[in-house]
Amino acid sequence: MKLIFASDSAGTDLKKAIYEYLMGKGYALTDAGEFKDYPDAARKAAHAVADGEARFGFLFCGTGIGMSMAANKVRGVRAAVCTEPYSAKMTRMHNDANVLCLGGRVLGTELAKLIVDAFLDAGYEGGRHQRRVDLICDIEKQGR
Ligand SMILES: O=C(CO)[C@H](O)[C@H](O)[C@H](O)COP(=O)(O)O
Repeated sequence: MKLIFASDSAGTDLKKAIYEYLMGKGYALTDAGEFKDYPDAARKAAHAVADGEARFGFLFCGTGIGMSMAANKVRGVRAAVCTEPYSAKMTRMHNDANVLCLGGRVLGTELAKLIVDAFLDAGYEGGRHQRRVDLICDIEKQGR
């Protein structure tokens, strides 16, 4: 499974730790690098996900929030900031999230590993959730 990573300076240390962790698990990883401004990092990884070059994106800044705001502007991207594993699991199962945003100034490495594992190990449930994801897509198409 192909994964793309990107960060700003506040997220790079955590990005490197998670990159090494997932590399050890055999994922195919691309690090798009450290960007001066988080929207540029988010745009790069979000485009890779939206274009099908990567299955999931992992974005790292200080809080994860700015990354998620920017990534969610890209059509086809559903980015979630998670600070604990339950939400990471649920955003895959219910929201079909395809980008995970993590805060290097918020999370310790060990907690971040648990969050990333929960995200990657969970699958989208579809069913009643698809109608709601479709409603998100409608907002995207209509631009409001
Ligand atoms: O989450 C972020 C954007 O919402 C960030 O925390 C950025 O990494 C942060 O704004 C960078 O701040 P800095 O003082 O320029 O390092």
